[in-house]
Amino acid sequence: MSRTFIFLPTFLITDIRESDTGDVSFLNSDRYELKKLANGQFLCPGFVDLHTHAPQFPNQGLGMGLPLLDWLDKYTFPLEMRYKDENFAKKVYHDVVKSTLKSGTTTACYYGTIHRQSTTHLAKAASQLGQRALVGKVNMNRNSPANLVESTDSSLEDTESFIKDVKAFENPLVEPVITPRFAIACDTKLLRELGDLAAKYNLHVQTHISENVDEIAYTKELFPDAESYAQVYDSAGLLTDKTILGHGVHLTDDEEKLIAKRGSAVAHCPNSNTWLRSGICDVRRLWRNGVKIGLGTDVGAGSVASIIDAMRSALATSTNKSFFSADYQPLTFHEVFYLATLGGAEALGKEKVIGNFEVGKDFDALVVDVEKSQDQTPSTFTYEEHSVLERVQKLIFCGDNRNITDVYVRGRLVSTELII
Ligand SMILES: O=c1[nH]c(=O)c2nc[nH]c2[nH]1
Ligand SMILES: [Zn+2]
Repeated sequence: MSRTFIFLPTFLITDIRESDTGDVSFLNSDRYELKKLANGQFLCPGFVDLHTHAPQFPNQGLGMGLPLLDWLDKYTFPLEMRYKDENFAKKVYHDVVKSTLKSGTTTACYYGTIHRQSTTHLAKAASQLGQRALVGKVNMNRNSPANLVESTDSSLEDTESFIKDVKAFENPLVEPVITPRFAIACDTKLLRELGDLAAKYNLHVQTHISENVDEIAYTKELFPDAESYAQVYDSAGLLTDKTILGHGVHLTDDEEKLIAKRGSAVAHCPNSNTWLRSGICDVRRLWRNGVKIGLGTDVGAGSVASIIDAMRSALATSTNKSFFSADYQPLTFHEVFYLATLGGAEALGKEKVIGNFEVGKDFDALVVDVEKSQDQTPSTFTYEEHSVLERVQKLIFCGDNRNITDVYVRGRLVSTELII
């Protein structure tokens, strides 16, 4: 029989036991397991990482400071070629999923590589370790190194086989996602056929948009007839209410309005935008234009796989932006917490299932501990008088993985075996 967890803060248990009417005998039945939250612990909705590259984890922290297109050539493509080797992929992907779960990511949108079988290992790792995941086999049929260029036909055939492979797991938590790398690496025919595949299987789409000024200029050269970068994807049927666009740093107002009209979302990746010197994404303008937004770590352009870091980076970059635009209001800690949880859920159209603890949603949750201990693990310094809201601030501004004690996805404790 599966057991239901009941979480109670210690003070509440004492209150119930001591009250005349408080009957807690039901807690002794086999159906329930009582978990006492220790002083300093609180329950937090699981984090949603809207954009990360599983194959790039071995490169975390390398090549920072290079602009996007040079970084791809020098660091990213040589590493991604190695995923032709399924054994290498299997090993890395298992560690990646463990590491993102340990970081509190209960839902992850992963890019794989062009390699179908290796990317299936990524989906399998998420499925086995219990993570909610969207996993994409990347499509690239031009403007990339020879070992990473597919023919249009094989790219499409492999994508359709990959979709079937992942669906065969029959795990509702793990979905295939259509993943053209970006417009530079895919020609019009491939983009259109991928738009058709997304419609045929009713799948999410993920890709990159307007991250870097040279990327945008090159895209314009490749698609001279398109009105804009966003228009390239829209003409291919790739802007839908299930599309997640990575970055969107340099979008125009018209593009943002088009994206909002289609119901697509932007994955804001502030750590990556800083280290590749791509620019500062104006989150408030995206909101004003009606675009849904969540956070992405974008490893390996992003150096840290944690959404706690993404929240902090979003706060830091928007604060920096305000130094140069007098009327710009930096994001607040409440807003980045929303982006990390319910915002991500809304971007994926999963707000009825995850994102907070409203009755009826799945229990995707973290036990967070910000109490200081003798060996300084967890990593914050907290006293009893700190309120829950103050503890949330401590998590966002000073916390890291060490503050996450337990991770639950759909009510299953998935963090017990996460010794990395
Ligand atoms: O941050 C990024 N990482 C990538 O791997 C990539 N590919 C295209 N554009 C990209 N941007
Ligand atoms: Zn990316």
